[in-house]
Amino acid sequence: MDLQELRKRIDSLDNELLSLLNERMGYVKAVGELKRSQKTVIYRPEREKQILDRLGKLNDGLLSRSAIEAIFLEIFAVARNLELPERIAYLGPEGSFTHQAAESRFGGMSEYLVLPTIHSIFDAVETGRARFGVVPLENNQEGMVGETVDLLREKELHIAAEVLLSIHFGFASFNDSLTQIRRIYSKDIAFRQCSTFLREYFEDNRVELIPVESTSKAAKLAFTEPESAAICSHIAARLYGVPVLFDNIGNSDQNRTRFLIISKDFQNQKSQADKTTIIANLPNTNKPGVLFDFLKDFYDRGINLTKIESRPLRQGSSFRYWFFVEFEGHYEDGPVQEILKKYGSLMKVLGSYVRIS
Ligand SMILES: O=C(O)C(=O)C[C@]1(C(=O)O)C=C[C@@H](O)C=C1
Repeated sequence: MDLQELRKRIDSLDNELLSLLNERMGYVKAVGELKRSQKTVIYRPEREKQILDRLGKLNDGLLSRSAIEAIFLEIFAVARNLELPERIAYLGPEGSFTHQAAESRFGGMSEYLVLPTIHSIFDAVETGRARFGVVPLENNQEGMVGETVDLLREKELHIAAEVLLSIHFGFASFNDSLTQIRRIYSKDIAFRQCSTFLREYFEDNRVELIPVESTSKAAKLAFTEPESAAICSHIAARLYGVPVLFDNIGNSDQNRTRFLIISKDFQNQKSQADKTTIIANLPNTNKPGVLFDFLKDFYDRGINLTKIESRPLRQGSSFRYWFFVEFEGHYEDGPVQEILKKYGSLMKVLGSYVRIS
C-alpha cells in the first residue's frame, strides 16, 4: 500500500471514530440527564475503572494498556464536561506535580482553578467554587503531607479518588556553569529528596537553598532571577522556559507521590479493588491496649490495613494523638461496617475509592 492509500484508510477510520465518539457522547448526555434528575454525582471513578479493565482484557491489538488508559481518560474527561462542566482546583502554580496529577485524571479540556495553598483547595471545594480538589497526600520517600491530613480531619469533605504519580526532578537554570549559581529554589521536601545530588555538586555550601511553596514557583523564580536555579518538574521548567541542566536528580528513582481528589460527595460504589480511608479518634490512647484492640478488630476480620499514621491532637500541652487509617475494602462491606458501628462517632469515614497500585 502506498502512502496515499494508507492515509485514505486512516481518514476513513477517523470518520468512523468521530461518528462513534459522537454516538457515545449522545448516551453520555442521556446519563447526565438521568443523574441530574436523580441528583447523583457525575464523576464515577469506579465505573471508569471497570471500563478500562474490560477494554484492557479485550485488547489484542497494538495499543498498550497505558495507551488505552490515556485515550479513554481523555474521553471520560470530555464526557464529564458534556454532562456537567465541573471546575477542578489544584495546588499551583501551573506546572506543579499536582497539576500533572490533576491533568492525568481530568484531562486537558477541564476548567482548572489554580490555587496557592492546600488550605485554599479545601476552601474552594467546601464553598463550591470547585467541584473537585487535587491535593498531595504522601510521598513514598518522605511520608505524609501534614497539612492535607489535618484538613481532612477538620473539614467535612471526602475522598473521591486517588492518583499515583512518579516524581522526577530536574535541575533547571539559565547559568551554564554551576559556579555562577548562588540560590537554588525548590520545595523543602524536594531538597531532601535530591540531597545526594546537592551534596555532590554543591558541597562547599556556597549556595543558598531557598524553600518555596511549590516546585513550579521555583521554576518561575529561576526564570526571573539571575544566579539562581530550580529543582522542579520537567513540565514546570518547560512552562517557564528554563533549560534543564540535569535530569532525574532525585535520591531514588522509585519516588512516587500519592494525590487525593477531594469533593463534597460521598457516593462511590464498590469496585473490585477499593481502599477506604478513615479518621480514628480512639479514646484515651494512653491506656494500654487501646490501639492494639483497634488493630485487632481489623486482624480478626481479615481486613488488610495499608496505612496507620498518628497525628497530634493539639489539645493543650499533652502528647495525645488521633489516627489516619487506611485499609483495603469498601466502607459498605459487612466486616468494615461491624468495626464502624463498634466505634460509632469516634470514626469518620473519608471515603471508599478505587485502589491504585
Ligand atoms: O457511566 C457514567 O456514569 C457516565 O457518566 C459515563 C462516563 C463515561 O464516559 O463512560 C463518564 C463519566 C463517569 O465518570 C463515568 C463514565
